[in-house]
Amino acid sequence: MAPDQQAAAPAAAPSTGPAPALAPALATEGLTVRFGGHVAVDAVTAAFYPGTLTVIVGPNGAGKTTYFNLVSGQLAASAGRVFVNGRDVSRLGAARRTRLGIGRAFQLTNLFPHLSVLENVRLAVQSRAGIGMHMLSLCSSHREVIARAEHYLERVAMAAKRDAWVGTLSHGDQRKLEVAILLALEPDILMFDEPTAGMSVDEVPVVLDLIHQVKAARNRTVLLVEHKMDVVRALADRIVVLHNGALVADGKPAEVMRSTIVQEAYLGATEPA
Ligand SMILES: Nc1ncnc2c1ncn2[C@@H]1O[C@H](COP(=O)(O)OP(=O)(O)OP(=O)(O)O)[C@@H](O)[C@H]1O
Repeated sequence: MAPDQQAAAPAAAPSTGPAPALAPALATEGLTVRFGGHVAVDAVTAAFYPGTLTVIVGPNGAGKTTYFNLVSGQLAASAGRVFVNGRDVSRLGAARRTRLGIGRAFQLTNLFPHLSVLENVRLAVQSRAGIGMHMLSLCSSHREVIARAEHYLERVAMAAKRDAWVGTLSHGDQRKLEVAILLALEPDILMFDEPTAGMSVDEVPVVLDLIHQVKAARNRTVLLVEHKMDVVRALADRIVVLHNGALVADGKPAEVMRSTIVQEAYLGATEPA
């Protein structure tokens, strides 16, 4: 694994959008990735602050998921830097970034299909508590760990399915479980990539309500990639627009929604008339 890079964040943190007095929990500076000749994320400089939920929007192929991959460390950048709480994590892998506070719901790839719903969340609770698989610790804290896992399942309205095998769950339930696991890891920075995609109409409010609650805990920094404009309007404190990999608008929802570039590049293309 690449050695830690201890360089401090630039004196003036990359700053876009509203500028709260707080230090950014997450910042990217000139973040870029090229696939052959195609620049999928193009020199994105942005800072994200505790207590703010930022929705990243943009047309299909704009680079939203790729930007998330660069931030969480799933993908190596061609250029640019990523900072978590002022620390340069650009050369750290995804696991190290997770330990430093970046939490991401991973399109179901983090689930263990042959374990029960409860077991999946229990592993996340144990991981957060640093309990690992040591048998003595496991026994002594078993009840507490289970209680916490049950708490997170209740938050996503899945307590009744605690004993179901994950592989047998509906897509919507798997995505809710993913959110429960993310919450159980208690990250400072939460990244959701279209969390309600593929969910049935009655499942969507559970997840949106949960994101509302996370946002209400003012110390969390939340990034959300979302296509549905009603969701964007309901949740966003700030909107960042990516287009052809570049950041083209950033600000308060009302301002960004009104901007010509958003009307032309995004809303006009995706909103029903
Ligand atoms: N591993 C890869 N190799 C080559 N090209 C890639 C790779 N990953 C992404 N791309 C390209 O980068 C661009 C951005 O893709 P990305 O999935 O980030 O867009 P997006 O904004 O998340 O789109 P959507 O809203 O459809 O999910 C696209 O042109 C995509 O084809």
